[in-house]
Amino acid sequence: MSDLWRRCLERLEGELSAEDLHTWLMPLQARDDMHGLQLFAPNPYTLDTVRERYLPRIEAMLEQLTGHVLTVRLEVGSSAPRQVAKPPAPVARPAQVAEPAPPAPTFNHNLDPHYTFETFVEGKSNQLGKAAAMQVATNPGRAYNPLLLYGGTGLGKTHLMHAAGNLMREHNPGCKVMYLRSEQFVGSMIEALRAKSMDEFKRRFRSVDALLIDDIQFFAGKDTTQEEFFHTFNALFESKQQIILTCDRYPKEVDKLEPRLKSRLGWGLSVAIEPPDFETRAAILLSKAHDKGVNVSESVAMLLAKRIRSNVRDLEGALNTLAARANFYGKPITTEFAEETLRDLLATHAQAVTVPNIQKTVADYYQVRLQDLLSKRRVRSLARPRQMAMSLSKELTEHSLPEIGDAFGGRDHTTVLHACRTIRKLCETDTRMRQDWEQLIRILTG
Ligand SMILES: Nc1ncnc2c1ncn2[C@@H]1O[C@H](COP(=O)(O)OP(=O)(O)OP(=O)(O)O)[C@@H](O)[C@H]1O
Repeated sequence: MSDLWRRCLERLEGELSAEDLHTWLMPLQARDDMHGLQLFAPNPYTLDTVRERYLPRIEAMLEQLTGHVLTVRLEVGSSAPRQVAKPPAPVARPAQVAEPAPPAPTFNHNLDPHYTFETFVEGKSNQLGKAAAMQVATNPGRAYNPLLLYGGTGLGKTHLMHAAGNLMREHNPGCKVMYLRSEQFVGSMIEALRAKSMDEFKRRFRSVDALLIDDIQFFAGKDTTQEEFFHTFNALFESKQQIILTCDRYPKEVDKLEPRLKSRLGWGLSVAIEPPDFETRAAILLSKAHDKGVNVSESVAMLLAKRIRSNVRDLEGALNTLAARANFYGKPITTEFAEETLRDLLATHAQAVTVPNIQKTVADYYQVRLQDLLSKRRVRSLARPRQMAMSLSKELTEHSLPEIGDAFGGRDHTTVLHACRTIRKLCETDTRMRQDWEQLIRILTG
């Protein structure tokens, strides 16, 4: 076992439960080299879980142990050195042939090869983001600079960012693409300040062809980092090097982000990534299941897509749990098996959104009084919000049309049906209405 990994595990022992440690971290094999630490998971489920739940903690611990920001690469496999074919017997070389140049030091892109455009499922919620990322990848530094992808957690921003980086490298293998999370940028800068090596830090970040920084909301309130990033941004922008950023909300809404930085971020293209609709969620699930070699029927995918609306990461987590349990018990993944295995998880998602919660959220959103929303008054300023609330209740809860009608002051089920149809139609033709719908779904599903 790598000595560094052993020390990291010893430290983590004090923080994690024995069960978590033995289930997820002990089965990993490790190899460290000059580029960082490589961890090998025995299967894709372990890999996904480690990446989602433990990776940031592992990275922080490694930084504590070594005093450097280390790249942790995760893959399925084993740390045993690969069998290398025996080299052929040396052939006598004519004296005048020059020795081959020593290999250039490898550049650490930090890109996840699994996140590509091929593995990204397109739907209405993300098609603009995907198209923009593809444009940037095929025409770096010129199409949109910077490209900023923003939206809630687990909706595919990081995936698209890596996909753009991977495609840039596919078109131009020599292209230096550097991906890092904003915490890593901050960590590197603190380390450079400590080691008085800021010149090297500046050179490192300004010498890339494309700089990809994830979750820049993390820069908020960190003035020195913002200052440094501002200059890096300017240098890259001026020499037409591509910048791709992600943020968990529209950057202008991030408090404690300097106005001059906010203004720079708006120079290129900012695209919102919205929560996927039902059909896209089901398609993503089927695609993920296929990639992981898990046999999932359409009815199971539809069950999960219907009940888990929060984000794709939660959907994927549910799929991983199902796959692991089915594997363990040697059972096929039927809808009954899925209902039984994920009972608690599905209940949590069902509880999260209730009709009263929707009514209150919609009333607050449109700034009308809750009692007016539930009243019989038909003025337009109340009718639309009421229809919106009814339609959201149908979309986000398991209640029937009559039950929803009852919850809205004893209305008939045909009124609810009419509301759902009206809102659906309006969302197709009226941008404002569609934005309201998406924003409310975001608020309600966290
Ligand atoms: N449209 C999609 N097609 C395929 N996979 C997707 C899609 N959207 C999201 N995913 C998957 O969902 C998981 C979470 O996505 P990702 O990490 O890109 O989210 P994010 O928006 O960057 O979230 P955060 O802001 O929390 O970092 C990833 O495994 C990603 O592959």
